[in-house]
Order: sequence, then C-alpha cells, then structure tokens
Amino acid sequence: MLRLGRSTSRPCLPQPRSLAPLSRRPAQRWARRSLPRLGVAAPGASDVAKADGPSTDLRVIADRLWKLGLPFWQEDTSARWKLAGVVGLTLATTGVSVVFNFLGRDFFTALSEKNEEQFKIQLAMYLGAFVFGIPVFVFKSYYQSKLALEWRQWMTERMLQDYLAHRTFYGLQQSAEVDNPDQRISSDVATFTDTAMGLSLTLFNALLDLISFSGILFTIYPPLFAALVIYSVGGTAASVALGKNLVTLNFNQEAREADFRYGLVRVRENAESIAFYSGETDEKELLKQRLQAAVHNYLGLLTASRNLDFFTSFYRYLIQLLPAAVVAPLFFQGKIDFGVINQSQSAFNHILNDVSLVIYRIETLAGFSAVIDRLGEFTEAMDARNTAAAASAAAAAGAAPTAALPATTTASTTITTASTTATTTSTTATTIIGADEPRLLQGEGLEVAEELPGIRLKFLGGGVEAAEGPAGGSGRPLLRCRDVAVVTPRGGNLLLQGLDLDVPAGSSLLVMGPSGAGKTSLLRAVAGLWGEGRGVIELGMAREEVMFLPQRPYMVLGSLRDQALYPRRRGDDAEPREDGSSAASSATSTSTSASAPAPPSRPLPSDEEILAVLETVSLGHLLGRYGHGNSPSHGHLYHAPSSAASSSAAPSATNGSATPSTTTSASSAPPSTPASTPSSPSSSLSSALDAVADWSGSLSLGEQQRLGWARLLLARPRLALLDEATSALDQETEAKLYKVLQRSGIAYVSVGHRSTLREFHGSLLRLKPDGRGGMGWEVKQLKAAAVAVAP
Ligand SMILES: Nc1ncnc2c1ncn2[C@@H]1O[C@H](COP(=O)(O)OP(=O)(O)OP(=O)(O)O)[C@@H](O)[C@H]1O
Repeated sequence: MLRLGRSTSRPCLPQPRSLAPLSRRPAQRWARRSLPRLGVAAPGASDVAKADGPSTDLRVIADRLWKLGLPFWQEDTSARWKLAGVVGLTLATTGVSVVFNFLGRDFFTALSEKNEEQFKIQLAMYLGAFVFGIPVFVFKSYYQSKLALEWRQWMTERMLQDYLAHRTFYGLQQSAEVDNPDQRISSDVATFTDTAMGLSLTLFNALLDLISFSGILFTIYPPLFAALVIYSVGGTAASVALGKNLVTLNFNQEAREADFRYGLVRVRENAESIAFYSGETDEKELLKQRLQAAVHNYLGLLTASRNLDFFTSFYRYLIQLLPAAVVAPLFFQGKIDFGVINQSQSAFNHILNDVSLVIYRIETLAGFSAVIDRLGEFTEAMDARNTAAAASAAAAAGAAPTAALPATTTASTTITTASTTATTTSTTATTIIGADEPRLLQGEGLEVAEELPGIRLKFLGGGVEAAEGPAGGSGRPLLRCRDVAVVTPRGGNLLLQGLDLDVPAGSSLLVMGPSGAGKTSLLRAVAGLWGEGRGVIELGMAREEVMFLPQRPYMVLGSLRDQALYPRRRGDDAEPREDGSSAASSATSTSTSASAPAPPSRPLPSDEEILAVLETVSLGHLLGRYGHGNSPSHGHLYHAPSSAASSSAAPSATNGSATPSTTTSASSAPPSTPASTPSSPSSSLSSALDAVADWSGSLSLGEQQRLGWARLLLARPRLALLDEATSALDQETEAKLYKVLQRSGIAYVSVGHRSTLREFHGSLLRLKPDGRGGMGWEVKQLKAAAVAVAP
C-alpha cells in the first residue's frame, strides 16, 4: 500500500557522530575570542554543547526543543488558534472512537438478543456515525499537516533571515562551525515541524485513548481470516489506483526540495562572492521563491492525501464492522454466541496501540533528537554571530563621527588622482614596513591572533569627497588604511602589517605581488569580510557603494537581466528608471554613514540601458543566443519592466547625460539595437533579457568576467574592488574595459599580475617579501592615468 504523509517517507536518521566534533570546537573558540572583544558575553559552557557527537543529555535536548519550538506559537496568534482547532479535532477523534465503541456494543447486543429490528436501527446509527465521524479523522489529519507546513515555512524563513543577516553565511563557512547548513535549513526543519506536531498530538491522543478504553477491555475474538484477506487485497488494489497521482506529486516534491536545497548549497559555495556583492537580499528572494514552489506542490500532495484518506479511513474502520456483519446470519440461526466481543476487540486494539507507542516510534524519536540537536546547534551559532555583529554595528555607529581619522596624516602614503598628476607632492617615497613588528608564526595561530584587537572598519558615508573633486581637498579620501595588519581567520597567519594608505575619490590603485602574498585578503579586509588583525580602514561611503568584482564572478540563478542587475542594493527601486538618469548620480548626492539611512531610492536601469552596457562589454551576442530561451514563472529576481516604461526610457538611454553608455568613448558607444537580436520592439528585448540558462556552466570565464563588468557599469558604485577581474580577457578587451571604467568616474582598486595594468592606474601597492620571511609593502606613483571626476 502507498504510504501517505511526509513524515513516513522522509529519512530522519541520526547524523554520523564524526561530523559534530569538527563543528563545535570552532564555534566555541570563535565565541570566546570575538564576543568579549565586542562587549558581548560569550556563551558559557552550558550555552554551547560540550559533548562531541549528538547530545544525549535529555536536559540539553529538552532545552533546545523548547527554544526551537516555542517562538512560532508565541509570535503567531492565528497559529495558536489553529493549534487549538487541531487539538479540538484530536479530542473529537477520541470522542468519535468512544462513540463507535459503544455503538458497536449495542449493535452486537442487538445481535445477541436476536432483535432484528434493533439490529437494523443500530446498523443505521453505525453508518450514520461513520458519515459524521470519519470526516473528523480526515480533517484532523489534514489540518495537522497543514499547520505543520505553516510552522515549517515560518521557521525556515526565520532561519533564512538569520543566515543571511550580517554575512553570517560567510562567517559560518569560513569558520566551519556547523556542517551542511543548507540541509539543516531545508530538510531538518521540515522533519522537525512534522515530527514535533505529529508526535505531540499522537502522545496527547494516546493518553486520552488509554484513559477512555482501559476500562472496557475484553478478550480478543479471532477474525474471519478469509474475509480479511479478500478485504485487504481488494482495499490495497483500490488504494493503489486511487493514490496513483501521489507518485507524481511525491516525485515533484523531492525535486522541488532538491531545488531549494541546491539554492542554499550555492549560497554556501559562493559565500565569499555573495558577501562581497552584498547580495543577501537577492539570495533571500530566490530561496523564498523555491520554498514557495515546494510549499505549493506540497499543498497539492496534502489535498490528494486527504482525498485518499477518506477511502483508507473507511477501509480501516469498516473492518471493525465487517466480521460481525458477515457472521450475523449465523448468529440469527443460533449457531454462534457473540456477546460484546467486538467491543472488547476494538478496545484491546486501542490500548495495544497506545501502550506500544514508544516501541513503534523508537526510530522516529531517535531521528527527532538528532534533528533537535542539529537545529539547536545551528541556531545557537547564528545567534552568537548576529548578536556580535549587531553589537559591533551599534558600537561603530556610536563611535564613527568622533573616531574618524584626521583628514591629513603626514606619515601616511597618499595616492594622487590622475587629474592632479605627479605634481602633487604629498606622496611619500617608497616605504617598506613590517620588519620590526612581532610576527605571528604559522601554527601558533589563534592564541597569538587573540592579542590583536581586530581591524576597525568604518563606513563614513559618501558624497562629500566626490563633490570636492578628485584631489581630495581637505575632505577624507574614499579609502584610508591606518596601521592595518591582516590575519587569516583560520590559522591566524599574519599576511600584511603596518599598511598606511589613502585612495582619493576618482583615483585608482593597482595591488601587485606574488601569489599568496595577501592581495585578495587585503580586499577582503576592505570589504569587511575579514576582521582579524589590527588597524583602521575607513571608507568615505556607505557599504552599498563599494562593489567587488572577483576573478570568477558569481552567476546568480536567474535570467540574463538578473545577471546584469545583480546584486540588488539597498535603495534600489523595483521599477526601471524612465528618464534615463543615472542611479549613481542620485546616490552620490547624499551623505551616508554606517548608521545613516539607506541611500535614496534608485530606479533600476531600463532594458535599453542594460542592452547598451552589454554591448559595451561585447556581450550583445548573448541576447541572440539566449533570446528564445525559457522563462519560467519563478526564479527571476528582476521582472521585465512594463513596455511603457521601457519605451519611454529608450530615448533617454541614448541621449541621457549619465547613462553607462555615455561614459564610454565615442567609438565604443553601442548601437541602439544589437545586430543579433530580432528587430526589436522593447518586448523582444525584454523577453531576450528574461532568458534563463545555466550561466556559470555555459558562459566562458572571459564572458563571465565581462558580465561582471556590465554589473559594475550598471551599478556605478563609488569604489570598485577588482580582483584579477580581467585575467581571462585578451589585452585589447582589458584595455577597452579599463578605459570605460576611467571615464565612468568610479574609483577602483585592482589586484592583478599583468604589467599592462600599470597603464590604467595612478599608483601601485606592491607586496613583496621583506627578506625576513614575512611580507612588506611599498607604494609607487605610476604614470598619471586619465580618470574622470566622480559625478
Ligand atoms: N579562509 C582562509 N583561511 C586561512 N587562510 C586563508 C584563507 N583564505 C586565504 N588564505 C591564505 O591566505 C594567503 C593569502 O591569500 P590571498 O588569496 O590573499 O592571496 P593572493 O595574494 O590574492 O594570491 P593570488 O595572487 O594567488 O590570488 C594564502 O596563503 C592563502 O592560502
């Protein structure tokens, strides 16, 4: 027979013991190390589980069960009412069972008294009780599962919120505190809510049942074997036929669950890129869409199960009546003496089921404990990180205005902008620092690293410096480093120390050095992903105004439009701009800080602007290649603008003063329509941009890098951090892209190995061995590069 219900088919085996020891120690270390520094009490021994492997301490499990299970019922009033309804239905099922039992007794009493008229009345009452009683069982089961599903959705969304807040996903991956967060969020939560709901109601029901039936136990009457065989074979065949569509629904459910899980796995695998992009909002949206698809299919599954449940319930309860109905003629002939044997049989079955509950459910209970353990550990790790991050943000917000470094510091190395050229005299001579500082040795790691106070990263808001011009004037530079030391989070190795650096608005810096010297790690520290070390990094802008371009860009799951507009940034509008005005132009006119309100609302670029930028980075051919592709109803981050919006945007996209296309040289200005796309009303362009493909699998690395540049030109941040972002491109294309970037007015810091990159940068930060086994640094003024003034 088909098994119904998710809880019966979902594996809920305890996790291997070997996984947990690895996961707990870093969590404790991290909490001990980081929380006191941030002024947050570190969890004590009782707060973080001490034992290796799944916890067998009942008190810990009960504590975690309480903490995991309670919030939904505390926060959702309607859920409490629904639970009361399900408990009421549960009580009603017990009441119905008792009614059936007594009806059965009277039914058989009528038989034993050979009272044919009374027998017919009892039979009619019995059938009437079925009609009213069985829906109680079916609806109890249906609403119980539906409520568990709502609980799961709520709990999963809450976990997504915590997982994607404060870059917790990145921190957890870096520290390897917990294994498989995706599995915990997708599978374990579903198992938890299903099992918690099912077990608690089953236990409640069993208790009532036991009380109700223990007084009416009678001896067992042997069933009519032949009738039972015929009955069960016929019933199985009928339920298989009725439940055929459940196979498809279950199959689809697995696929939807796997889609959802895969989305989460991608967040884990691409944690660093997403964190650099600050793409948390986009990830949350995509994951919610996939969750919604799973929920929708599961609702269909529930409905089909409910319908089949009508049959199976009749089947299950009719067997109670069948033996008596079959032997009734014999009884009327006086050949058999029945009494109340049916009642005792029924009561016996009830009691047997009740007292055997733990034996029947031992595997479920074991799996449930493991799930509680895994989820408890996961939420504790996330809570610790989010609490620390919130405390850190609050501290930074309070300190930012007064703790800002002075505008000029004589000891620092100032990088001149191109427009001020080499005549600016504030650049110091080549400096190599680092030999006389205490050095952290590999292997001594965490203990020594704990002595360093950590890097203080400050976002001081944007706009002022840009308005003052590229020379920086008396304003703060876009990027300022003071005595910065960068330490790896795992292993605690010192990569770089004593770095003093200023990057003014509209300037550019090239970072070079041997592989593994710490170039990318410096960008990680600037983006706030790594906080281990020492010193102060100030950014004269909001966090959202910094954009990172990795060597291998992260390809978001979605359409070509999604690729071009990723990541959604705080302040982005859902609607494309209609006047062709630059998103950046409005963003730079407002000063923000770490605690400042979000940048003003920025309309999304129109389709024509996206097309223009794709042409600029030589990717116009993608529209032709993928333009006829699929466009599923879910999985899009950005939806096509209305045709009115698109068409009204078209003229301004070609003659506006601040669109990405106008920042390119005249020779690279894009045509209004790509040659490879259909002659194009905006709807064709729109559907071409809606094309969905496996972008990371189908685009070459060079194409992916150019798509990354398209994102940069569309987003127009204040500062771009480019980590070997042209490594897969030919030199001609590399030169073209850097020229476009120079004209855009975006300040940039590049990491690269090619000497040809020098031409496009105003200054060079070279990391080089200091001759004592460590890494020193030097800054050189390069030939002035033509960089436009930031708008
Ligand atoms: N998450 C991490 N935990 C510990 N060590 C790390 C981590 N990430 C990188 N490292 C180490 O830090 C050092 C510097 O890495 P980084 O990526 O900054 O080098 P790089 O100069 O950018 O190298 P390349 O030119 O090869 O890209 C390397 O030795 C690397 O193995």
